[in-house]
Amino acid sequence: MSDPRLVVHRDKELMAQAAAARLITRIVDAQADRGTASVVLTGGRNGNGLLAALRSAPAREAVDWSRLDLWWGDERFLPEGDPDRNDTQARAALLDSVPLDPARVHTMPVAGGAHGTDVDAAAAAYAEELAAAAGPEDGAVPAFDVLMLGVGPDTHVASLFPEHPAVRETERMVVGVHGAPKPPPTRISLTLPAIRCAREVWLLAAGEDKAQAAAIALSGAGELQAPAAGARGRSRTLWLLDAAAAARLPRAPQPVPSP
Ligand SMILES: O=C1O[C@H](COP(=O)(O)O)[C@@H](O)[C@H](O)[C@H]1O
Repeated sequence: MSDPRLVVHRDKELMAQAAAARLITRIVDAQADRGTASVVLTGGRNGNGLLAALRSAPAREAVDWSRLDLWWGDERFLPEGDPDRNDTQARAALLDSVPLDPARVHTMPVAGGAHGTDVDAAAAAYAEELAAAAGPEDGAVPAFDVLMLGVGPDTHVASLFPEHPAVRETERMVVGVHGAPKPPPTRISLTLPAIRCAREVWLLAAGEDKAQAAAIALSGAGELQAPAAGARGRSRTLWLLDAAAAARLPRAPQPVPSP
């Protein structure tokens, strides 16, 4: 498991653009190495900001979108097309603008779909889909090339909230979340063991309201109290911050200078 490394950008716009450029490079490299790439998307403001920046980046043409698998780290368990679903927002920000293979866009189940309102059955079905995609050398989920996570002001990542049962999960890869403190209360989430199967985990935190969460998670807090602290990648754990979110870090790193 890798230790966190920090990159601080001047503001959230630059952070989104730089993270989008980084993601393009990572996908292109993975496709050159293995033929395909796999990325786990996050919901939230910073994740959607990155996707929108990617949509505007001319270098997006370098990606072979048909050889990219997309997964989600969490989802709000709402009907298909609901504007609060993470996949609805991701489609608007980027996915509807690029030539993806629909069979490789692995959205999490919808409420009122095959599993009705049973979020636990829906979570189990997503775990099965992940297991089916895992290679012989992977564990119960694929070794994602990049798994992105927005960091909530309370240090939650995916739908793993501080002290909540889902953050304590050590066996299952995907769980139904009941009674989340942030609406909607019913969600589906990858667990920390699933997140830790990723080659690279990128945590996105921009804005003043993320400063305390970043400081807590990066100051030795436990993962039960601060789930972001437990999100680590096998080869790399990268915190991508803007200066506002980095302002309360013990020794605030300097922003990357503009050219
Ligand atoms: O509800 C959620 O919140 C987090 C963080 O969102 P943000 O808007 O505070 O950046 C997000 O990462 C997660 O995917 C989402 O379901």
